[in-house]
Amino acid sequence: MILELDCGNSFIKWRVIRDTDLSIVGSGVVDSDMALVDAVSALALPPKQCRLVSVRSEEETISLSALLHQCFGLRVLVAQPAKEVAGVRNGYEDYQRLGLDRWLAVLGAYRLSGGACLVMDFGTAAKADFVAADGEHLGGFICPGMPLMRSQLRTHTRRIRYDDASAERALSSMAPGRSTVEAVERGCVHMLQGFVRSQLDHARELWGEDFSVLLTGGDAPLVQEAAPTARVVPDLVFVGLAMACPLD
Ligand SMILES: Nc1ncnc2c1ncn2[C@@H]1O[C@H](COP(=O)(O)OP(=O)(O)O)[C@@H](O)[C@H]1O
Ligand SMILES: CC(C)(COP(=O)(O)O)[C@@H](O)C(=O)NCCC(=O)O
Ligand SMILES: [K+]
Repeated sequence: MILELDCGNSFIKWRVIRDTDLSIVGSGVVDSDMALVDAVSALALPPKQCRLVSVRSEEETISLSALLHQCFGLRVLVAQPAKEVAGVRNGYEDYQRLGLDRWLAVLGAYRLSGGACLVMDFGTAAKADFVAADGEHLGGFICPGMPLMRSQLRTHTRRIRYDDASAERALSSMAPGRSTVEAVERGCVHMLQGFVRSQLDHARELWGEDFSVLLTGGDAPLVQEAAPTARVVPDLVFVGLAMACPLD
């Protein structure tokens, strides 16, 4: 059993796969290290190996690795920046500065598409990355994702206040909002969908119609209608994680 972790800025995504056939035996999303320990403790079979990617601070990543060692005896393999993996060349001027979740999503996207691709990840931040047919990563774009947009509005205005339950209800339609919660939630989704459409325009300028589009991240379903031909791959970062951190 292999425990795989994707530590984003808001949540830790985890899954356990069987090392023999790579089938998924458990998965989930947690908001703290302790909640992760609880979830893994509840598994019928304990994991024997672990690999993780993190965009959190070095200290947080070290402390999570230590906790996993202490609780489960795991030695944790942590994904590191690289200039080139599996035919994909990191496009950043300083390759170590490219967010590792973006890098792994790029690796996974190129593996799955086998050609030019646009990969977009909707988490705390929204990210778009471009990979040419020959594996050259051309770079990408970062902007606030849904959690950041809504919290900025809530924090910096006096009259925008609403709870999570009404936020969820507000997204049952995309019509102009008739309440604050509808106006904000739908407005932010329109921003993300606009982001998606402009990335698609950019990809068409580069490659015509000859490219694949992959969507991932917790909020990918919110933008799917703006990219009708896109493939939604919730575990795209884990595809790249297995490529960057092979285990024997
Ligand atoms: N099952 C889920 N668990 C947690 N967050 C989810 C889930 N489905 C959708 N989301 C949304 O996904 C976003 C977080 O996406 P995620 O990719 O986990 O971000 P990050 O990698 O930055 O932590 C939040 O806006 C959250 O509301
Ligand atoms: C852009 C990010 C903050 C996204 O984090 P996430 O939304 O996955 O939590 C992360 O990829 C990161 O810290 N990147 C480093 C900066 C860069 O990629 O240029
Ligand atoms: K992420």
